[in-house]
Amino acid sequence: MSAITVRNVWKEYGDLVVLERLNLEIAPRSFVALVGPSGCGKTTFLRMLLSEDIPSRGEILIDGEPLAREPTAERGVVFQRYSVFPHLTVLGNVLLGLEFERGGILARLFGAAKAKAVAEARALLDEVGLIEHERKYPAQLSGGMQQRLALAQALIRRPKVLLLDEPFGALDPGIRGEIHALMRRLWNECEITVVMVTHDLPEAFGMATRVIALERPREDPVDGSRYGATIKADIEVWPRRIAGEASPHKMPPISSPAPAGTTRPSMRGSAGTTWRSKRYSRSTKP
Ligand SMILES: Nc1ncnc2c1ncn2[C@@H]1O[C@H](COP(=O)(O)OP(=O)(O)OP(=O)(O)O)[C@@H](O)[C@H]1O
Repeated sequence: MSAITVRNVWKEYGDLVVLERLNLEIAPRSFVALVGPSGCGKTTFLRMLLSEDIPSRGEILIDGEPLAREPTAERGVVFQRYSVFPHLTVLGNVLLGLEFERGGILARLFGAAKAKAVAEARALLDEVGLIEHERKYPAQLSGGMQQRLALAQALIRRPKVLLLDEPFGALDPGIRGEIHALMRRLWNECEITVVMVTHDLPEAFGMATRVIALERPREDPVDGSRYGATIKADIEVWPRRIAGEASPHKMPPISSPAPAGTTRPSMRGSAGTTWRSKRYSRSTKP
């Protein structure tokens, strides 16, 4: 759970101004959806939040502290595709996150540490409905299952901030409905602040606490790269959604339900789950 402060951030690549004058306060446990036309800098903004890129001007703080220069465990990320490693099994993909966290990039876990990590990873796989597929490789999973795996891989390191770059954009509508429900549940149960880029307005308004639209406020007819995008609209979704509290209204599914006759694995963990830490335990069952 974390507050994000963005102060007068600009991003330029050579002569191209992508973003300008971004000022933003994101409260802990918010779920912010970032929308805007293609090329307006949504992914660039996310990459700066991840420290994969740095602002040309201005600063970004998490809990009042400047961002670390490198991506760190406190910030998890899921992309539209290719977030998981194809040569590792489902369990291996989730375990990798823990190995990175506990032993550094070349580390392997052994003995009791390994057994503990496996138990933790399996509990999380149970949470996201993939425990029966733990030995499979990503290529053997559907798109929705791969994105559930990507979420598990991001969450195993217990990030404070979860960054999502069109994570559900490539999924069929029925599958999207399911993963939206999972994502809502994870946001409610884990103490995370979420920033999600999406092109899909119903998804933005159906999931987020706040929708922020980026757009270029001015266009130079001669030089299209002269002005960057900035915050054009900042909308608090109403009725208010508060993480960890029962929603005042039952949200309808954002996408259409699964076609009749199809079955999907349950999203709820079936076994007694040990994955949630104390920090993650303030949960409200939906
Ligand atoms: N490393 C880079 N070097 C130069 N230009 C870049 C770089 N990264 C992004 N850009 C440019 O920055 C602009 C914004 O790109 P970005 O991917 O952030 O947009 P976006 O809003 O996420 O687009 P989309 O919705 O299509 O994914 C684009 O014009 C892109 O070409």
